[in-house]
Amino acid sequence: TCCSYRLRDALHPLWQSPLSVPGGTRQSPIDIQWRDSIFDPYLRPLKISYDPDTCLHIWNNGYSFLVEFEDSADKSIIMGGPLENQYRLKQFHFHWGAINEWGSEHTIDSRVYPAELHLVHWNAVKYESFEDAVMEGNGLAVIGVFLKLGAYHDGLQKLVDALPAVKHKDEIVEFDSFDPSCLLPSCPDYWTYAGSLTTPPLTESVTWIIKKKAIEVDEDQLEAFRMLLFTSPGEEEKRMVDNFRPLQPLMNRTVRSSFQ
Ligand SMILES: Oc1ccc(S)c(O)c1
Ligand SMILES: [Zn+2]
Repeated sequence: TCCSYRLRDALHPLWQSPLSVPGGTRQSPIDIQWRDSIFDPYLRPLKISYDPDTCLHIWNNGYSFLVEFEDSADKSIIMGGPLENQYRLKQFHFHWGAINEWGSEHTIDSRVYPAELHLVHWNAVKYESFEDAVMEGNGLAVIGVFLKLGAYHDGLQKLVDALPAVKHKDEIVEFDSFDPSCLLPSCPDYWTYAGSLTTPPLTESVTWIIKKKAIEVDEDQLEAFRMLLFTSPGEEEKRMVDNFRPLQPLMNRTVRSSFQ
């Protein structure tokens, strides 16, 4: 509905800084206009290989909840697709809304989803660490997956069951043997474009790979995200909701599709 778009354009409480980085030419998220995306026959299938034993912990960083992975070796990696190198999985996290009418960061022809998953990988061929890679134009590759309201998602439930343990900012809990490929849709189709982190430092270092198909989760699973808090224990409670960044200008960019 129109009000949810106006809301998205307001200076969101989470981003006290300007909505767009001054001088930024490749900011994220963007609205992907399906008809303007260009099929690129040279885009290869994305190759994904995650090792569940690299899963370390879940923690609430005050923006979202992150599941972090051990990334000292090429155990959980992606390659192919638009990528020239192999990228290592560092963490995944989500962005979501207070209600099901909004929550995703990217939109497809202005369609908003209730939530969006980001699987964050760094270019371990060219750089020594995630911290180095996050400053480089080809440093990161993030797979974006839309969540839509529908059937219960069996793979997500292990994550949902752990959330009460990280209700407050800076809480962390061990989380082992989780394979995030269970959160990916089976359809291989994706869009890809050059963009940025959507949380500070907003660096323009991300090759975005946005999956065309959403995964389905049920209402209780989305509500579990909304019981998290931005705040630390003892502080006045602020529910962790609407942790998405408003849409950014496409500027001089083309979105390519892996499908016709
Ligand atoms: O490392 C990252 C942090 C946050 C976000 S939104 C990313 O896409 C990558
Ligand atoms: Zn993100």
